[in-house]
Amino acid sequence: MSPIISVANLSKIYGSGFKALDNINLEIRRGEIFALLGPNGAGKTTLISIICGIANPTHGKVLVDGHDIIKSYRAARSLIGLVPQELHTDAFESVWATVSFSRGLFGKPKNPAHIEKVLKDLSLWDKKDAKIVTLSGGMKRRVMIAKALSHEPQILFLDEPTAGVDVELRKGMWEVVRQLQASGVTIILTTHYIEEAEEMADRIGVINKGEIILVEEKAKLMEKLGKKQLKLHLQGKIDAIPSALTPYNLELSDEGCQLTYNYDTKGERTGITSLLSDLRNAGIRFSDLDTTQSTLEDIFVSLVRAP
Ligand SMILES: Nc1ncnc2c1ncn2[C@@H]1O[C@H](COP(=O)(O)OP(=O)(O)OP(=O)(O)O)[C@@H](O)[C@H]1O
Repeated sequence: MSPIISVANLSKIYGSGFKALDNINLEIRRGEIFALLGPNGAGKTTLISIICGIANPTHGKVLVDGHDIIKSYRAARSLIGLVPQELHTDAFESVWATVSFSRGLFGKPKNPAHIEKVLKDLSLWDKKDAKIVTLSGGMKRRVMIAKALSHEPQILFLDEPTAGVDVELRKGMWEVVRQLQASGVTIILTTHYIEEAEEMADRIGVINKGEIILVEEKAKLMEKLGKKQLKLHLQGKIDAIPSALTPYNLELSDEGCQLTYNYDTKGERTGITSLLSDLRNAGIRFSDLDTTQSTLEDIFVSLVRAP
């Protein structure tokens, strides 16, 4: 199936001369939830703004369902709903009026049945006549999503959808996003919460200093997460790993006094018990041992810290 968004050789140099995006290549699959992770200033908002036609690219090409975002701006933009980071909407309008108005901005004919469905899906129906100012923060966020969905887009961008939102509300938002995906909407979200990416995303992309440094299926990343390391500090130095221990793929430190064993926590057997007994049989004694587990956070931090 062709990608719903295709970004090719995209760069952005701001007027100040600052290069915010450097030759980005990225394809978003139809129907997926894609989480874009990156530290502050990495270029996430710049990338989203270009795809949504709010900022112009310096080089490169973006197609939204085959429509060039420059040459066929209106066609491309009409396929996209954007929920920006900041909540800004007319405080004294009713929920119904503000969501209906958003649809009008895309030149779409009135469709009260669609607006009703969106408000019901987002559990806002009983608030349709309430003024925005009277709503809680979580409801306001849902109104922003309703606005973004008012013109029936196929793609929804959520920029930090749960920033500053409490755990319960965050879970509620995740549920909303899942339902949207089930209804066929492709979702791209940015987040600082690694847990959110782990929970929601089908694929994860990491952007740093304007470059995409990793795009991976979440399941594959979780496999990496499942890896643990056992470090054995040996009583004495050894020159080489005895052949009886070859099946464990151990790593011997340069000084010869530490062995590292990588194992899979998701596997039925970790192999630690047999390793320890085989070590004893080989006459290798250790004075201490510890285990470490790499988390997505570790992977993320090490990726973005790399020179
Ligand atoms: N209009 C602009 N002119 C010059 N530089 C800009 C402009 N907008 C953004 N930048 C710079 O481009 C870089 C990327 O900014 P961007 O807002 O895309 O990052 P981000 O990944 O969304 O960050 P955050 O997580 O903080 O929202 C930053 O260094 C920022 O200072």
